Amino acid sequence: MHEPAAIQDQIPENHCYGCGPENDRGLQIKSYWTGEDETVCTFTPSPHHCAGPTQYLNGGIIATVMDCHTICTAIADGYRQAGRATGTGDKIWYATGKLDVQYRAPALIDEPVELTAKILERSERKTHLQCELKSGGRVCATADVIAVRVPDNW
Ligand SMILES: CCCCCCCC(=O)SCCNC(=O)CCNC(=O)[C@H](O)C(C)(C)COP(=O)(O)OP(=O)(O)OC[C@H]1O[C@@H](n2cnc3c(N)ncnc32)[C@H](O)[C@@H]1OP(=O)(O)O
Repeated sequence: MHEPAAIQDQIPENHCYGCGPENDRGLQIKSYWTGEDETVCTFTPSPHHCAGPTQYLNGGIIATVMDCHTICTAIADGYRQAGRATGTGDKIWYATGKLDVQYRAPALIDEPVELTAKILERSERKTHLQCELKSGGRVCATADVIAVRVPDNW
C-alpha cells in the first residue's frame, strides 16, 4: 500500500520531460512512498518508446524513468526532512549529479515496468539513492544516483 497522492502531483511547476505533470508530451511518471526510505513507480511504455527491436524498451527511456523516480524521491525526502508536506513553503529542488545505470536484461515494451528507489544516505547537499527496474518479473536495470540540492530558482 502507498499514500494516495503521487509525489509528482505535489511538486509545483515541474515541466520535466520524465516526471513533470506540466509537460503534456512527457512521460509523466508517478512515484509513491511505500516506507520510510522507499518509493515505487509503475510506468507503462508506449510502442514508440522502443529500442531497435520493437519488443524492447529504449535504454534512454529506462535511464529517464530511473532518473526522475529517484530525483523526485530525493525532493520529497527533502520536504520530509524539513518537516513539511511536499510542495509546501519554499521550493525544494534537486538535480541529478550522477546517474550510473547498469542494463542487465532487456525490458519488454508491452508490459508495465516496476521501479523501486531506496535512499541509502542523505546530507544537507546531496542524497544517495539506489534504483531497480523490473520487467516481466526480472531485474532489467539498476542505477546508482546522486541527487544534489539546487537553489529553488535552478
Ligand atoms: C521535480 C524536478 C525533477 C527533475 C528530475 C530530473 C532530474 C534531472 O534531469 S536534472 C537535469 C540533469 N542534471 C543537471 O543538469 C545537473 C548539472 N550539474 C549541476 O548543476 C551541478 O554540477 C550540480 C548541481 C550537480 C552540483 O553542483 P555543485 O555546486 O558543483 O555542487 P557541489 O557543491 O560540488 O556538490 C554538492 C555535493 O554533491 C556531491 N556531488 C556533486 N556531483 C556529484 C557526482 N557526480 N558524484 C558524486 N557526488 C557529487 C559533491 O561531492 C558534494 O558533496 P558533499 O556535500 O558531501 O561535499
